[in-house]
Amino acid sequence: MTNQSTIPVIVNGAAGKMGREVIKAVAQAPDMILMGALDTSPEHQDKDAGELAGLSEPLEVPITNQLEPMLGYVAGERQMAPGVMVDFTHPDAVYDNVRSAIAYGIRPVVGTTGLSPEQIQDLTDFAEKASTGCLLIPNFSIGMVLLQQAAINASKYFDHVEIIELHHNQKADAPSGTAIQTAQLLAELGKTFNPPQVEETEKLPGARGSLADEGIRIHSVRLPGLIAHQEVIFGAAGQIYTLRHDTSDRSCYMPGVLLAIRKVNQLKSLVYGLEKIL
Ligand SMILES: NC(=O)C1=CN([C@@H]2O[C@H](COP(=O)(O)OP(=O)(O)OC[C@H]3O[C@@H](n4cnc5c(N)ncnc54)[C@H](OP(=O)(O)O)[C@@H]3O)[C@@H](O)[C@H]2O)C=CC1
Ligand SMILES: O=C(O)C1=N[C@H](C(=O)O)C[C@H](O)C1
Repeated sequence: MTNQSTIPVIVNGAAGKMGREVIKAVAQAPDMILMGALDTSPEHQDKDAGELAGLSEPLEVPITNQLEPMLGYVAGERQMAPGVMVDFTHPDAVYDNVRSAIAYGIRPVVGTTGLSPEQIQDLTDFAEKASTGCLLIPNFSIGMVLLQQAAINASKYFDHVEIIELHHNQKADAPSGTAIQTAQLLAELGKTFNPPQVEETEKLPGARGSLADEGIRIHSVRLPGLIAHQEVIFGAAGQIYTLRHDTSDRSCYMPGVLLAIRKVNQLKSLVYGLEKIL
């Protein structure tokens, strides 16, 4: 049974690791209905999104690669709440996907990482002009928000910090969106970290990681067997303070994804980060 408060959801990247989890979560949410499942992978076209996600019953929603017709179809739905597109695709695709969704009045909830600062600014301006809510969330897990809050607190007292992020080796972008956001959150405190102690020489390029905002270094590890992990390591004379978050199952992101789907319809502009909607 659908009504004016039912949220029609499109999942973009529906055949991927995250897309399948989102399909399961949306199918079980009483206030949502899966109306579209998009994916460009040729081997998954026309397959039932529910069966692909491992549900026991089909959802009667076939996977398609036709983004614009799907956006038009959901935008034309008048008996329900405004439509939401959840995007877990690829860094090369997400910018165009989000622009298209906003152009159709469909609210994007974006988990895909790898957008450049210029692309984020452009999407911010576009959403503002269209007066359309959009959520860019580099990490949907509550544990990561708590880690970041602890890191912000610690960085008031420590001047030296480095970030190590560790992910599965299918990940396209480095450093992770979460590590970049974590560095940004620390940099917003207005201090420069890691004042140089000696003149350093990198004997192999990249040995000291990438230099993010305000002197913070990020190191990226990619290995099979990992899912998603991050350490923020603070150092001072005689002590090390380490914060670590480990993902053991992608279901950890689903409460955040469902919250974002519910919240995005209340917004009129782009909001970046799960902590802003908790
Ligand atoms: N914000 C968060 O909390 C999280 C974010 N992520 C991010 O989400 C993104 C996806 O991750 P993950 O699910 O692991 O990746 P996967 O590679 O498992 O899934 C991505 C899927 O999207 C498909 N795809 C690629 N391009 C397009 C396109 N233009 N339109 C529609 N579908 C497309 C891929 O097809 P094909 O394989 O054929 O290319 C694939 O099926 C990454 O950027 C990752 O960093 C991941 C976990 C948590
Ligand atoms: O690719 C992933 O897996 C993840 N990507 C996001 C990121 O780049 O931060 C979030 C999480 O780390 C998992």
